[in-house]
Amino acid sequence: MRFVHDFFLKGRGKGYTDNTTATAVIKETIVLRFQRIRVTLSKGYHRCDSSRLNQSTVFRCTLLDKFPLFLKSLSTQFQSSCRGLHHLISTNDEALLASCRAFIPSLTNALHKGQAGRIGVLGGSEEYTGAPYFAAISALKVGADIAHVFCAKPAAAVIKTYSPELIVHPLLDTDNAVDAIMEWVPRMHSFVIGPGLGRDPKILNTVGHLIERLKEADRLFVLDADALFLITEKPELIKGYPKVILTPNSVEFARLCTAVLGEEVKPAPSASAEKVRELAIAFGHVTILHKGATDVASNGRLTVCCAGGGSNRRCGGQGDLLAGSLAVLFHWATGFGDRAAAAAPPELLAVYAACRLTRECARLAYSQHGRSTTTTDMVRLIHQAFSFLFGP
Ligand SMILES: NC(=O)C1=CN([C@@H]2O[C@H](COP(=O)(O)OP(=O)(O)OC[C@H]3O[C@@H](n4cnc5c(N)ncnc54)[C@H](OP(=O)(O)O)[C@@H]3O)[C@@H](O)[C@H]2O)[C@@H](O)CC1
Ligand SMILES: Nc1ncnc2c1ncn2[C@@H]1O[C@H](COP(=O)(O)OP(=O)(O)OP(=O)(O)O)[C@@H](O)[C@H]1O
Repeated sequence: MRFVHDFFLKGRGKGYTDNTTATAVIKETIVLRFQRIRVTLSKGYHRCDSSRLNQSTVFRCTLLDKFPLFLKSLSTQFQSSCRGLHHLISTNDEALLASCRAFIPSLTNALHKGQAGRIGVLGGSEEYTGAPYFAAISALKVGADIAHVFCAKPAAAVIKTYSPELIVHPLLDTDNAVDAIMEWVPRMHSFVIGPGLGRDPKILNTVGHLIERLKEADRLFVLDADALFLITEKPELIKGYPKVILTPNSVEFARLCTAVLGEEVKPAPSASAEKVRELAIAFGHVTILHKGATDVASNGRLTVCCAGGGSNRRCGGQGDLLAGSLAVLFHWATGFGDRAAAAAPPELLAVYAACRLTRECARLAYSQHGRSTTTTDMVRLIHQAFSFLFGP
């Protein structure tokens, strides 16, 4: 099977003062290093529409075949040998979508209950019961078989009344919460931690211990909302862990930048791709998704932008829908499909698929409900959006 990958390479700094020289230098470097890869560099771009990339020259390239090999080779050594050429930004929606479709498991009668995904949501407090519900129900609607919610006691009965599909454990505020929740962990494929968690120090302390234990158990997890508040206090909890994805909104992203980069970053609807990448590197190549008008995700080596669909309605809960969907897609992207042929590593493909899905739900819901759109309307449209993007 042959893939054509369009992507953007960003060159910056000395030696790249004009496009012709820069193009020649980049082309020569890549071709010398990767002789078996055919690279065609087309004309230089000063701007990329989907994100703020205008700080330096961006080149549009087309790479035929062997893209994963190329990606793998983007080591520090390669980057330094290319001097300013160090930032790979993929914007080829078709290649990314094709790779996402490839990891979605087919529904056959060979599967037994649970194999398509057992997802755990850690969140839910007396104040916030909607957020964990949106995350868990979205995981089921995307295609997980089982969703468990581990919440504080006052939230449990409320969440159960929203849906009989959810398995709800009133454990988070108990004294033996860590051990009691860890008993369920071997059965789970991935977790979302944070929606509706609140900021009670005792609960955040429990969640900190759980994160440590989930890492020991080598689990996949997504950190959102109040779990990101915990990470601003204790960034070392997840530094260098490859199986976590952070999904900050612009305010949460700014807080993380202050905590980890020591920089004040003004919250903005569209992130600087460079800043997302910088933060991902500072976390030890952890994957970070900055949600916004354009969703921008990076693991420090590759940055992916998602700008299609969406709506101008900013009702609460859309991030919860995204986080719940992402937990399932993360499990699928790491467990199914042919990784060698994929256009990006599994964590970035999962993020891209979750962003596309959320934005398509928002677009569809807004076209039907306009200003009245709520996250419940979006959840109802997950199937339609999913089928449109990824097939049945
Ligand atoms: N139905 C439910 O149960 C739901 C529960 N939820 C749960 O609520 C909990 C707290 O989450 P949170 O995001 O409201 O709190 P936090 O980060 O302190 O923000 C505080 C202030 O920051 C600002 N601000 C926020 N976002 C911004 C943006 N993108 N761009 C710009 N500004 C932005 C804004 O400031 P303001 O506009 O008021 O000046 C906001 O008031 C958490 O557990 C979450 O999961 C939600 O999931 C929704 C559905
Ligand atoms: N300014 C914007 N313009 C268009 N779409 C946006 C904008 N901001 C966010 N979105 C969309 O909403 C999704 C969720 O982002 P949002 O910033 O609402 O998350 P959140 O604040 O964590 O959500 P929640 O209300 O669940 O806590 C994004 O992935 C994106 O699709």
